[in-house]
Amino acid sequence: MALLEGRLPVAANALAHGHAADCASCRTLLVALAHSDALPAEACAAESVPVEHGRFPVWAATVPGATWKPPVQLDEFRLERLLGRGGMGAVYLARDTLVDRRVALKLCVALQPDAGTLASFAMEAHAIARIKHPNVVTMYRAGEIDGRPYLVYEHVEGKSLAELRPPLPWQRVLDIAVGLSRGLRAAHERGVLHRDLKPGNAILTPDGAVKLLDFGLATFVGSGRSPLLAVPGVVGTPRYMAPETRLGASATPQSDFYALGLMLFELCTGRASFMRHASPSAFRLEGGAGMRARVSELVPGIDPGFAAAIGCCLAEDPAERFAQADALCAVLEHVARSGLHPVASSQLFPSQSALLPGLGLPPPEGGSPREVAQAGMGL
Ligand SMILES: Nc1ncnc2c1ncn2[C@@H]1O[C@H](COP(=O)(O)OP(=O)(O)OP(=O)(O)O)[C@@H](O)[C@H]1O
Repeated sequence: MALLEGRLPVAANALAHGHAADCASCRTLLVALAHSDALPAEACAAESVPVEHGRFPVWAATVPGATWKPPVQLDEFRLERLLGRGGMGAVYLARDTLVDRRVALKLCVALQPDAGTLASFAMEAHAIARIKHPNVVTMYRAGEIDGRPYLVYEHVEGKSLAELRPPLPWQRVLDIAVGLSRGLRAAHERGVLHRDLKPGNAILTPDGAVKLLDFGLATFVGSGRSPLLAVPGVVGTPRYMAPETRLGASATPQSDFYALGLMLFELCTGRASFMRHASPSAFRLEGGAGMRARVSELVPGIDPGFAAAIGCCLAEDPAERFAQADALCAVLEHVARSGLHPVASSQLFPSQSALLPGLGLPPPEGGSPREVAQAGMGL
């Protein structure tokens, strides 16, 4: 637990991870523990450490003390304060002195950046540069200082979803879900898989918009373009990885949907979605239909179409999840539009929302989660 909670001394920490990198059973144990609902999300160190099968590719950058200190003035950017440290580097609030605006500057702070870290920065820049969408953070430019890459982003005011205190009213989560799915659709349409969707990688702005961030583990698919710069192997944050990717399968749009479904489940219910069993190796996920029923049970009055969409994202078999982000968006937008529970006036609490009947969507019984979520919508 000390390891997962980041309480081990640096040397012991590095030793433990060095061992886990080569030991499949310890890795499995760590992943299972990271999924334990006994661990609050913010206390889970493994959450912020991208894991690659067989090794922890960016570990050196996460060891406290082993980092390079950037100058206060970096090209035209003046660093104001550290916003946070992630697996790939550090993110600073900075001012672009040329145009006098705030930016978020993500900088590689490894003492000796390795090829994997450099490739990840390059990949992030290539991925994000392709996507222009209000629900995805905008990158202004990429640069380099002392052989270390940096990326300059719009500074998004607000709170990350990890800072919210779930459970939230389901109407509010639906609003967030629509934004996230639109951002994800924009990424997938450009052939970009996010591969690290989690509450810490989405920011909710004061006006209620949500933006996806941190494409540091992104990769390209289905675009006819070779994934030249992709991080090889299985990567992601254990807690939000789909069952098949944890077992070694490549990431797909469906593994992104799984992570999104998990975020929505947690926001609606305030609970981790994993069932606890006697031994860590016996941890298992509930399937899509089970999750749909569980969401409905835990969130009284939730729109059945919304519960079905979350269940569909969380189906254990990726073939049972949404086929494309377009379909997921269409379902969520339909539910949000259905009129009796406008998302704009979404400050209702679940107990009040039980008064609002669902509209136009089929009952949750019958059919696969995907069929239930998509039925009646011409999808
Ligand atoms: N464009 C941005 N605007 C505002 N805050 C940002 C922006 N980009 C990142 N941040 C914040 O900076 C912090 C660090 O972000 P970063 O993505 O590097 O790390 P992380 O999400 O904490 O870790 P990980 O690498 O595991 O995803 C987070 O608190 C994040 O919310």
